[in-house]
Amino acid sequence: MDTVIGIIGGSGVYEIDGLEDAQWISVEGPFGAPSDDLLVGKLNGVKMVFLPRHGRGHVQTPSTVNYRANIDALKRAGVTDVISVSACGSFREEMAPGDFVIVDQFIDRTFDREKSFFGPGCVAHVSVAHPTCPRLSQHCYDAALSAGITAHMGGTYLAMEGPQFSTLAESKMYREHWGADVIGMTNMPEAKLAREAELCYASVAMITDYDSWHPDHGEVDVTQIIATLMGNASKAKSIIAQLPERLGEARSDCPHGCDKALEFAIITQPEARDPAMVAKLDAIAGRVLG
Ligand SMILES: CSC[C@H]1O[C@H](OP(=O)(O)O)[C@H](O)[C@@H]1O
Ligand SMILES: Nc1ncnc2[nH]cnc12
Repeated sequence: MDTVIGIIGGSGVYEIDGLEDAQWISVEGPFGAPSDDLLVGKLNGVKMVFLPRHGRGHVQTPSTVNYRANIDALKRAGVTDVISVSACGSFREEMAPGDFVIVDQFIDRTFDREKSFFGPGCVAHVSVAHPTCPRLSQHCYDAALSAGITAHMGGTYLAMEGPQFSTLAESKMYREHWGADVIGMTNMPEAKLAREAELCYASVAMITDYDSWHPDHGEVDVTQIIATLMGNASKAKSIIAQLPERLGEARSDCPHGCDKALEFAIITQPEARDPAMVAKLDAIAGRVLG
């Protein structure tokens, strides 16, 4: 199987440079419209597919991003490995603005989003105990180090609903009692949906601020975030540029089983499945639904 790298660009990352034969294509699916068209092309012989999470011009809020349509579109485009690039706040002194965190755990506090492709007529329960792919995450970490970026391997990302930033009480609770390392508004349910779609998923979180807990730093504001993002976006692009070579053109099965996540997940008996629901899952679960 060929590697197809999917990049979901977060705040500040609305395009990627240097793709050969680059073109924006529209991908339609049964879950509604994705945030934007997909930018497809090749980099060092490997197919790349880029999607700006909030759309070009940043038009979707964290709650209105159609995460299901985005993941479905990437799957339809043949993507095998998804790298999510996001801005985030930090709860740790040593994880400073400008640093990157290769996230490996999430606390999902979002409540106003569709969280599964499955539903009545076809019920599935995948494991998200380990929601990111260790192989893909390691490639991202190695790429970050070789680009001279200060990167932290592993960290817990608290996904909040937003769009407002946290209160001081929430910020302190997430940091002191819940053990979260960083905070953002978008990686959930994105990571859960990528797992349902049997895609390897890695989260590259770019720290832009100390949220509101830090006594020496004021409240978060978007101007400060954008200023830090301007530096971070070019760092993120230097990680992306290395991925084709690191992942290689020919893809071996994921040693952690991300690409087999649905193997034992569907509980609805074949005779009880709703044909309309099964049809809707053609891209996501066609491998196991036949
Ligand atoms: C621009 S500040 C808040 C905004 O930035 C992050 O977006 P993304 O995760 O797509 O980079 C954060 O989650 C909020 O949506
Ligand atoms: N402090 C913060 N909280 C939530 N999302 C963010 N994105 C960037 N900084 C953030």
